[in-house]
Formats: sequence, structure tokens, C-alpha cells
Amino acid sequence: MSYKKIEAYDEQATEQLKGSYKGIIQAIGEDPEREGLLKTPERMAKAMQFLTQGYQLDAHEILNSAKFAEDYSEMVIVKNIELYSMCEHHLLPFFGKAHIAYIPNGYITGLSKLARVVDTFARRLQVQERLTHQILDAIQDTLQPLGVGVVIEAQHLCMMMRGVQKQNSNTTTSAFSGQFMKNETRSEFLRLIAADLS
Ligand SMILES: Nc1nc2c(ncn2[C@@H]2O[C@H](COP(=O)(O)OP(=O)(O)OP(=O)(O)O)[C@@H](O)[C@H]2O)c(=O)[nH]1
Ligand SMILES: [Zn+2]
Repeated sequence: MSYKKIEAYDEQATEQLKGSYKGIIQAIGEDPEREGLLKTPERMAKAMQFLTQGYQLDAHEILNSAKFAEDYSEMVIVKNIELYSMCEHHLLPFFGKAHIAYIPNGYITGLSKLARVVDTFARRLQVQERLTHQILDAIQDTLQPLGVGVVIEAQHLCMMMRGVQKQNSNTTTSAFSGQFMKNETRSEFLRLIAADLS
């Protein structure tokens, strides 16, 4: 596998994040020197690097690493790909499911690579709309299929734990290209994932 995976944490980033998180712990009135919190800045530093590892990943490389010539031109759908991301406004998680479809045009990709592309863009500071488009663009640019459809449904903790405090709101975003601009193709995709949409 040629693309980069996070296997070791960056020492400089870890040190910088540790210092910042210690400051945050102090600023909220806690004592970073008490036993339970001693290792917390380091844990947080590593957790944050894990949650933002998408910046180290290249979606084009991922898709190209398993791009196969294949004479299949029906819709390929991978649905219910779970995702965890972080809203760029509050750095609180949003999480849900992505559904991806494409119609090959001479090339297919490894199915797991579609899920990896979701993680590549989800593990960054995001808004759901941009996440949806970035996934679509990466697949469209790399495989140049006849069309791509991406639907994401997610719940945003910044709307649940704080702020407006709505526990049941679900946000759905979608992006379509090529054949999916046609009503018939788009409807087929939406019908095939409908059972999983809430
Ligand atoms: N469009 C979009 N908005 C988002 C996303 N994640 C969070 N938000 C919203 O970003 C907005 C930021 O609004 P601001 O008024 O600047 O922030 P705020 O004062 O914390 O807003 P409240 O959440 O309403 O308390 C909020 O309405 C959030 O619900 C996202 O993925 N897409
Ligand atoms: Zn937010």
C-alpha cells in the first residue's frame, strides 16, 4: 500500500498540543497537576492527531492504489459507511453515515477505498456540505466514472450538547455528478438507499 497511514504521532505536534491542552484545562478552572489529569494533555494531543489524520492522507492515491480496468457499467453502491468528523465551528463531533454510488466508465476501485476516502475527508475540521463534495470530487477526478452520487446523514453534537440543544435533528446533504444529474438515475440511487435513510 503506497499511501501514508498515521503510525506514529508527530513529536513536535504532540508537544505543542500538550501545552495548549494544559492551558485549556487551567482556563476552565481545573488543576492539570491533579492525578487524574496528569496525562490528559498528552492523551488529548494524540486523540486530536488521530481525529485529524485526514490531512496526512491523499484520496487520489487511495483510489488509484486499487484502480482496476473492468467492463462493468451498472451502478455500484456502498451504503452505511459510518463516519466521524468534527465541525469546524466548535470542534465538536458530527457523526453518521455516508452512502456512495458511482457508475464505472472502464475502471472500478476497491470497495474499501471508498470508505477510506470518506475517512480521509471526515478526519479533518469540516462542514458536512464540503465533506460531501470533497468525497464526490475525489471519486469523479480519479475514476472518471459516468457519474457519482454521495448522500451523508449526520447528527451534530454542537446542536445536541450545547447551543440549540435539539437531540433528534438529522442533517442530510447530497452531491451528484454526471448521470446522477438525471432524475431516473438519482431516484434509483435514492430508492436503493432509502431503507437506510431515517
Ligand atoms: N452548514 C453547516 N453548519 C454547521 C455545520 N456544523 C455546525 N454548523 C453550524 O454552524 C453555525 C455557526 O453559527 P454561529 O452563530 O457562528 O455559532 P454559535 O453562536 O455557536 O451558534 P449556535 O450553534 O446557534 O449557538 C451553527 O448554526 C452550527 O449549527 C455544518 O456541517 N454545516
Ligand atoms: Zn459546530
